[in-house]
Amino acid sequence: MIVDERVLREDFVPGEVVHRHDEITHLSETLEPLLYGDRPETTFLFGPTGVGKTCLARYTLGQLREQLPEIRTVYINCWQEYTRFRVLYRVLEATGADIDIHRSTPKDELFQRLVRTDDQPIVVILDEVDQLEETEALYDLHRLRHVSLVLIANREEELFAQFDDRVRSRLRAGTRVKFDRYGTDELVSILEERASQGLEPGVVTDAQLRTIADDAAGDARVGIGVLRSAARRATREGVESVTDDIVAAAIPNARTAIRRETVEGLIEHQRVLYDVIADADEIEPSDLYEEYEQRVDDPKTTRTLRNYLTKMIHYDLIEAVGQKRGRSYRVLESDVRENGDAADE
Ligand SMILES: Nc1ncnc2c1ncn2[C@@H]1O[C@H](COP(=O)(O)OP(=O)(O)OP(=O)(O)O)[C@@H](O)[C@H]1O
Repeated sequence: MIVDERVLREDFVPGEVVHRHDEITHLSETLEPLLYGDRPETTFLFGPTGVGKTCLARYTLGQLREQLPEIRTVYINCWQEYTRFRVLYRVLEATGADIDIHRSTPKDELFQRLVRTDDQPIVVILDEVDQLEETEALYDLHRLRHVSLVLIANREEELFAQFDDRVRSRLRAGTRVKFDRYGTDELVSILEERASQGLEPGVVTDAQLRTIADDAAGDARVGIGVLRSAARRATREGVESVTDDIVAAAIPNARTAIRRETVEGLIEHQRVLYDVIADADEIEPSDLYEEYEQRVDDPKTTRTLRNYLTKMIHYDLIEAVGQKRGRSYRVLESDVRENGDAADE
């Protein structure tokens, strides 16, 4: 059934990125000055989850490296690496200048070392940049003439709201590439491509791929997750091809598996917030903050908490119901924290 598991994984960078021709051209043109030894503008990739921002950034930089092998590229996911120290460290690591750096090394020392790595340009992709808590890191990187930035986030307003004036004024001028959700036909062709590379021929029908694409509502991560889940289920059941019943069962299971993975990837304080909401069924912001503060030693600011909540909404973990003063939060699926079959999907 499955001939290449890798192709069905989320972090797989396809050899061809379909339906994003304009966005690829836009990003490649923005990075083009690197070919002539100049510094490109900062590029922002904005759009909802699962629309190919990460995939396209990695793919386009891969293409650039083919033309300019000496260029150094770094991919940093700010959901995991959210401090100034970690971001600077990861860039240093890519240049090989990270020897003898310890947790206690002052951040200014990291910055000074980066200043000395200017023999070759470096392109830094900061994914989920709206999760970066110490945005001075952006100011630092922007000051380095040999560093170019590709910043990925869901929405411009939410991202800029977190910047202080200094960072905001430095980054305001960058180029924006906006991504919309995929249409069903586009998603079908992305899935067809994955199925033809990852599965034996004929194990899934076009009609089934269309059902999956329809359900995924423009989110390629969900679509690919459902395809993977259906193929694994069919393998477990020992059948030769995916049946409609298997697809129907794979749809909710794959969504649960994606949510579970996202919940597992939450950083400590986000996880506490999530748990408070899940424990309460539905909770108003003031009660939520109060309960959160009781559960942690060193609470984050309300502004940071709001940022976490927005991110969890984007990732379909929680929803906000009601407006402004009457607003409250609840989780979208209550049993995500329990272990179940979905973990193997
Ligand atoms: N145009 C495309 N062609 C082929 N594969 C694609 C395309 N767009 C997205 N994908 C695949 O869909 C999955 C989700 O895409 P990706 O992670 O790039 O989305 P994203 O917009 O960065 O989402 P997030 O904001 O959640 O990180 C990946 O496995 C990616 O390879």
